[in-house]
Amino acid sequence: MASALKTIALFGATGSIGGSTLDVVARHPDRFRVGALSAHTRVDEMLELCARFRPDVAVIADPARYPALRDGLRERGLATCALAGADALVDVAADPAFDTVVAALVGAAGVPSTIAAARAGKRLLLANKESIVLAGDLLMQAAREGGAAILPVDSEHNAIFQCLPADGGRAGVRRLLLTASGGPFRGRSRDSLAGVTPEQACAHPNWSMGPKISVDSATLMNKGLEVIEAHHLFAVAPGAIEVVVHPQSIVHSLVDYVDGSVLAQLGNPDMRTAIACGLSWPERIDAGVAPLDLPALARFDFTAPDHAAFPCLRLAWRVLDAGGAAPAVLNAANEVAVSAFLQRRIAFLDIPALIQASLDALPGGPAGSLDQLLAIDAAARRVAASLVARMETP
Ligand SMILES: NC(=O)C1=CN([C@@H]2O[C@H](COP(=O)(O)OP(=O)(O)OC[C@H]3O[C@@H](n4cnc5c(N)ncnc54)[C@H](OP(=O)(O)O)[C@@H]3O)[C@@H](O)[C@H]2O)C=CC1
Ligand SMILES: CC(=O)[C@@H](O)[C@H](O)COP(=O)(O)O
Ligand SMILES: [Mn+2]
Repeated sequence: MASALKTIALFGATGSIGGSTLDVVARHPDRFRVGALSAHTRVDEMLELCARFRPDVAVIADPARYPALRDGLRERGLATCALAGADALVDVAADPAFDTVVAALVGAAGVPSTIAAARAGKRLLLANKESIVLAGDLLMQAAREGGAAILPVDSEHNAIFQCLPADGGRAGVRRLLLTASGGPFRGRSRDSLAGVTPEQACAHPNWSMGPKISVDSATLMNKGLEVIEAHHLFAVAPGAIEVVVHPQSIVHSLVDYVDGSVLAQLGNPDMRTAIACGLSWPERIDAGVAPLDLPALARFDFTAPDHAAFPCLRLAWRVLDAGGAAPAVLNAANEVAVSAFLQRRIAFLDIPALIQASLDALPGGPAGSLDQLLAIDAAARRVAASLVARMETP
């Protein structure tokens, strides 16, 4: 017998994780109902999703696009209520009408709604890794106090979640091993990366993802963000988290135990597995993902990361050692740098240089409240923007 119907608020519905979530949800109408959807700019796609899933609420984060959403819903004869702006995301995240929140929007814009969902005690499927990098301690505290269950959607963290002791403790855990594909530039020297284009950086070998995380994978900053994410999610010391390059992206991550046992979660590189796990845990549901064909895969490779070519990865431990708001500075500088690279204003190798220069200029400071963190986020964006202006070629 299926569990009680879950009503889902999905933030970032027009994105890559949003699409995969709706694919899983649509397979199980007896288990899930779409209660709310959000997008930032893509009103036409949002209207199509509203026509298909009939949510109670649709939020467009960019307030300038509210009239187009409201009028489009009306023209289609849909009863969905249109809302706009960042505050509406927070209201929906906290609304008891929605028991499950999928945080699948990109960037620090996800912080307030993610924390609101945690405070409100929701089942919180966390894809938006920037929010836990920026405000990890506050987010975990909000989840504890609010009674929320955070289900990691990031594939590595979902794998570790599945491999850790079932009682929620850490008895016998020696290390977490995060796998990294190495991205589209795996094996390349640092110098050979000087002229790579956004198109090349976004051409991930195994995963189909949005542009920001694709560039993060290419610089290995994605893995650095994931080290910080793992530290907060699983309460494991930074020194007990390691990264290993695994180009096939089949072993999604591993947990090393003191007796020498290493538990891994494997699967095809398809985010519907992690999303289905997060939606239904501790039950298992069909995600539409093909069974793993091990003989066809033939081999798995593992190598150490190349820190000289990809210096972003080491910055994760640097900011965790620094503590306080240093991870927020790292995240903000990275968001500004990736956006400038995608706009062809700076070169690929400027991304790590810009992040390091931002960290040198703004070491961090206290991270006691969300207001403090958001102020540091804003200050770091100003520093990074001025560095972009200095670096960009006319
Ligand atoms: N894609 C993947 O496989 C994985 C993604 N993640 C993480 O999940 C998150 C989403 O990634 P992905 O789906 O690839 O990203 P996409 O770029 O594909 O989608 C981003 C979504 O966020 C919305 N959005 C963008 N900016 C804002 C904003 N300022 N306020 C509100 N909403 C906004 C977009 O709206 P619109 O399109 O309307 O502009 C879109 O719906 C990221 O944090 C990423 O790191 C983690 C693991 C794997
Ligand atoms: C699917 C997912 O979780 C991504 O974060 C993925 O891990 C990116 O691949 P990289 O290992 O190349 O960063
Ligand atoms: Mn990942």
